[in-house]
Amino acid sequence: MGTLKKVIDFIANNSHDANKLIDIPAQGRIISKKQFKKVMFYNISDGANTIQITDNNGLLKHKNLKIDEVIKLKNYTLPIRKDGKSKNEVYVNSKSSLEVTGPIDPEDYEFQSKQKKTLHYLRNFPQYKFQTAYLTNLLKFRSYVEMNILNHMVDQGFVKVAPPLITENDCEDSGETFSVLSTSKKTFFKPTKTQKENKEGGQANLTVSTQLHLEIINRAIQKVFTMTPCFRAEKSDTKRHLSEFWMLEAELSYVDKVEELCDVTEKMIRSVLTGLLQDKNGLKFISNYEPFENTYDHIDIADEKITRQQKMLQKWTALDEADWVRLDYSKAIDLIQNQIAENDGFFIDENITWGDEIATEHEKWLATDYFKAPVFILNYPKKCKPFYMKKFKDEKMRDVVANFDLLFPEIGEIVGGSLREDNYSLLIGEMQERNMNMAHLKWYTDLRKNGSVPHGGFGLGFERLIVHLYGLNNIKDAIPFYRSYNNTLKV
Ligand SMILES: NC(=O)C[C@H](N)C(=O)O
Repeated sequence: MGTLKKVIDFIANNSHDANKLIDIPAQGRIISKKQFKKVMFYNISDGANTIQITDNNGLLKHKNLKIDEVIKLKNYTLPIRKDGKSKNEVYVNSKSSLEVTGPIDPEDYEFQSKQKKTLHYLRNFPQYKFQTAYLTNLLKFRSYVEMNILNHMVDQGFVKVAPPLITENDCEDSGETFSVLSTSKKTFFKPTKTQKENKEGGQANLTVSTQLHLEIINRAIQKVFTMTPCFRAEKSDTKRHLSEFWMLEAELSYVDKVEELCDVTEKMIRSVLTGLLQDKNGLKFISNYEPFENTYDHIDIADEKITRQQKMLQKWTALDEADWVRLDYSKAIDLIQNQIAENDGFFIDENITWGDEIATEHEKWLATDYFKAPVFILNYPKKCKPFYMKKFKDEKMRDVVANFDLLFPEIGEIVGGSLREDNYSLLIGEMQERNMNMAHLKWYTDLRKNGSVPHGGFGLGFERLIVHLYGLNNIKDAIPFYRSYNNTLKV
């Protein structure tokens, strides 16, 4: 497994004799080559380690080795260093054998021909795109953040559980589900009693949120969470939407204030920032080379006084040092309305009144420009939010819910959460008002009928967090293989 580690260990642990042929095979992908008049350098990587192959005598020239080919070199020598320090470098000599174990067909392989690969270009080559350091670093960064956040939740006493991805419900009741059929096109699951009565098959969906199932388990385990893919058939091809995304969802019982959920959420995201700032391990995955979205987006990095690592460090520090704001929905509407009154033409959408959704441009303005910090917006009007949120009357006797949306600078909403309606008749009343299919969710309303527990939870859109922390421009890059509306499934 991984030949280059063996070569590197050998270099580090052995005294070097310039003539000794080393027969430990060095196999890896050519990630760069440099040609000078008399000498050629090839850097090869096995995905974990990199070594340099130096050819002082033009011995490999006739092989016409190409970037991205996989080669295996044997019987090389090691350079003698006067300073006694070893470098991960091997020398080719006349007795070396070189095999191209993974050749490239130049007729078929467009990928390496481009010098400057834009992100847009890379997305068109999902089968090869991880051969760029930027995208592999991004994958490692994502993995680092994921592990930190999962560990934090476990440290806080949450139990990670595995809710189903195939489900009958549409948690958000927005009709944006993907349905699951067997390839024979027949429904696969046996219809439930109500499905039979309604002459329906055993329809199933891919989950839009695992929340409702977490609520079952949460009656028995006080703090539960999960992180799973969720699927939404929302017709939005934007820089912040995916049809398949990962969501970290948590549910806590015996909670009766939405602020407690905000506390848990804030602590969770802050723990990631603390990790990033303290151990600096995440920083090593920030590439200083940053490909652009499109060539016409080109910003000359040389003009910028700071490196990308410094830039990200500043961003994380600012987030960490900021006081995260908590603001009532009504106050947020007042602020947006004031901004509209004072700056004609500032927003595209200039009509917003109490009761409306807060548009993404308004969310971004609040967090990025007005507060310059993450903002929790609390207590939205009932009609903006799903059926399961706990209702109450505000001071003007309007119907609101005990919920929050956490808005982050630049991206807008990244977390949504609420207390859940735990009163049976209020929940039923709400579902009736919305003309929901009650029979399908009997199991859910049963939880309120028999031994109801006050509880609440939240869901974090993981890719949105990555977009923000890595400084990405488009959520399509925050997941290895994106699925989004109106895009082809290339791989
Ligand atoms: N678990 C959650 O609270 C997330 C919520 N169901 C949503 O999809 O926004």
